[in-house]
Amino acid sequence: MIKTQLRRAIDPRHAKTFDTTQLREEFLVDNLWIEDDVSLTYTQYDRMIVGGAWPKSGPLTIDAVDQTGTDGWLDRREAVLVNLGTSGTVEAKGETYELGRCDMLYLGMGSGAVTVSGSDAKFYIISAPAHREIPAQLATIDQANQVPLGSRDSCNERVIYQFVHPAGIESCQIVMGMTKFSAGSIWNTMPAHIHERRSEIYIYIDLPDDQNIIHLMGEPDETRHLVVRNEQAVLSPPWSIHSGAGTAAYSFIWAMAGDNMAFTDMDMVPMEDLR
Ligand SMILES: O=C[C@H](O)[C@@H](O)CC(=O)C(=O)O
Ligand SMILES: [Zn+2]
Repeated sequence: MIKTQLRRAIDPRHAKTFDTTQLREEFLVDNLWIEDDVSLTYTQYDRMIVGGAWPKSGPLTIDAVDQTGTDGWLDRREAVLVNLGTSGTVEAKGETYELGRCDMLYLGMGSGAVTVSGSDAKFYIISAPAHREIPAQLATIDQANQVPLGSRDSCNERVIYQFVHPAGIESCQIVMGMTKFSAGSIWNTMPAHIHERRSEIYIYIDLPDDQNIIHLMGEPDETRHLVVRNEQAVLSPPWSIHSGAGTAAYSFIWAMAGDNMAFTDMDMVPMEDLR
C-alpha cells in the first residue's frame, strides 16, 4: 500500500489570504522525486493524483494507494505515465512498454499493478477517476497533435503537443500533453485562461537547475505567484489561471480532468482584466 499525501480543495476566498509558505504548501508539489521510491499526492481537484516514481536501483510497483479505498489503485481509475529520464519500462497487465524521454503511456481502468524500471528512468504520473476500460496506448511526441500558438513579439511562441485527447490517445477524462517553446519565448499560457469545468496540473521540465519559473495562479483579478524549480508540479484549481514565465528555456507537461475534454473550452482572460 502506497501512502499518499493529501491536498484538499481550496476555495479562492481562502487562497487570497495565504502567504508564500501557505501558497506553496497547498499548490506546489516539490517532493515528486525520491530515489528508489514512489511519491504520490492525492488531490481533491477532480481527484487527480500526481506523482513521481524513480526506480534508480530496481523496479518499483504501484499496486494499492491509501486514499482511493479500492483494492488496486486502477480499479476505478486511469493513469498516464511519462518518462522524464532516458530509457525505461512500464509493465502492466502482462505487457511491457518501453518509454524514451517524454513518451507518454496511457493505462486504463483495470490495468492492475504497475511496475516501473530503468536505472535512468524517472516516471511522472497523473491519474484520475475513470468509468470504463480503455486499452493501454503509448505515444511519442511525433504522434502527438501539434497546435502552434503565440508569437515571437509576445515572447510566447510555442507548440502544444496533445497526446491524450479526443482525437489522439483515448481516455475517460484525462486530457494531457506537453508544450515546447521557440528559442527566446518564455511565456506559457499568456493570455491566461480559466476553465471552471476542469482542474489542471503542470510540471515544469527542461529548466536548468539554477533557474526559476515564475508561475502565476489565482483568480484573474487576484493573482499570486509561485517560484517553481525544474521538475516540480503546480496544482491549478478550476478557478485559477495557470501561466508562467521562465528565467531560462523550459518545457512543461499539462494534464486536465473534469467535466469535459474539449481543449478549446477555455474562458480567456482579457489582458486588461489581470490584477
Ligand atoms: O488548458 C490548457 C492548458 O492550460 C495548457 O495546454 C496551455 C498551454 O500549454 C499553453 O498555453 O502553453
Ligand atoms: Zn488550462
